[in-house]
Amino acid sequence: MAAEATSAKGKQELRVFETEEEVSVSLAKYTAELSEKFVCERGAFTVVLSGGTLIETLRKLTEPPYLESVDWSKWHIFWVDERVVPRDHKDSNYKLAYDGFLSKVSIPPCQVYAINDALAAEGAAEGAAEDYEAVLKKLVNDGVLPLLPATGYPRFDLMLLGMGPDGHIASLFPGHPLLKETVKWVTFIRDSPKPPPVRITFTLPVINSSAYVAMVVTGSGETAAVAKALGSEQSSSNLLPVQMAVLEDGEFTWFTDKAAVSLLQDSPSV
Ligand SMILES: O=C(O)[C@H](O)[C@@H](O)[C@H](O)[C@H](O)COP(=O)(O)O
Repeated sequence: MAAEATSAKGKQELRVFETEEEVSVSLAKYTAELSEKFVCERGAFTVVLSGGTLIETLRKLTEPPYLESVDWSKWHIFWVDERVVPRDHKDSNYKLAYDGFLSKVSIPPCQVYAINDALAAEGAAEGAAEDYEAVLKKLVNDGVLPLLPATGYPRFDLMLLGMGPDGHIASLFPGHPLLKETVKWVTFIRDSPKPPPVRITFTLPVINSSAYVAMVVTGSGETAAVAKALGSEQSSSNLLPVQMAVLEDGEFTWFTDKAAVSLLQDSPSV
C-alpha cells in the first residue's frame, strides 16, 4: 500500500508517496475516477496536459485495468502549453504526449486539440495562440467546454500539470508579465527562460477556473520550489507561479514522492 500522507486546508490536498511508481499508480486511479464522474455527468471529459515528466508518470493509465475500463471515446485532450514547433519536432509537447500516452489509448483523433501545425511550422506564436483560443471558443459554443459563470473563463474538468524548478507552471514563469494577463485565454511567449523560447500557454485565470488540478511533482529537481510553495512560512509577495494557481471553485491536489518534498521540513501549509 502506498505510504500516503494527506493534509487538507480549503480545497488543496497534498499526497506524498514513497516512490514515483506509487505516484503513477495513484494518479491513474484518480484520473480514471474523474473520467467516470464527468462522462456520467455530462458525457465528455476534458483533460489538459503539460509537457515534462508528467507524461511518463501517466503510464499506469495506459495499462490494465484502465486501458479497457476508461471510456476513452469521451475524452477531449488539450495542452496547457505548447512549444511553437511542428508536431513531429523533438521539442513538441504533442509529440511527447502522443508517443508516451495518446498512441496507447483510443481517444478519437478529432478530440485531440493540438497546436495548429501550419502556424507552428512558421513560428507564428501569436497566430497559433489566437487559433488555439478560437478552437476553445468553438468548443464552448458546441457545448463541449463549459464556462465557469463566476469568471467567464472555460472550465476544464482536469488539468494534469507539472512544475519546473523555478516554480513555473504551463509557460508562466516567475516575474513574467504574462502572469498578469486577464483578457486572453491563450497567449504566447517569445522569451521563455526554459528552452525552447517560443511557446503558447493558457493564462492563469483559465488554469484557476478548472474543476480539478493534479500538480504532479516527482524526484529531486523541484525540491526548493515545493518547499516554498507548501512550507508554513507563506508571504504574499514574490509568489511563484505555482502559488498563484488558486482555483476559483475546484480541487487542487499535489501528487508528490518523498524526494520531491525532501526540503519540506515543517508542516505543509495546505
Ligand atoms: O512545455 C513545457 O516545458 C512543460 O509543459 C513545462 O511547463 C513542464 O510541465 C514543467 O517544466 C515541468 O517539467 P518537468 O516535469 O520535466 O520537471
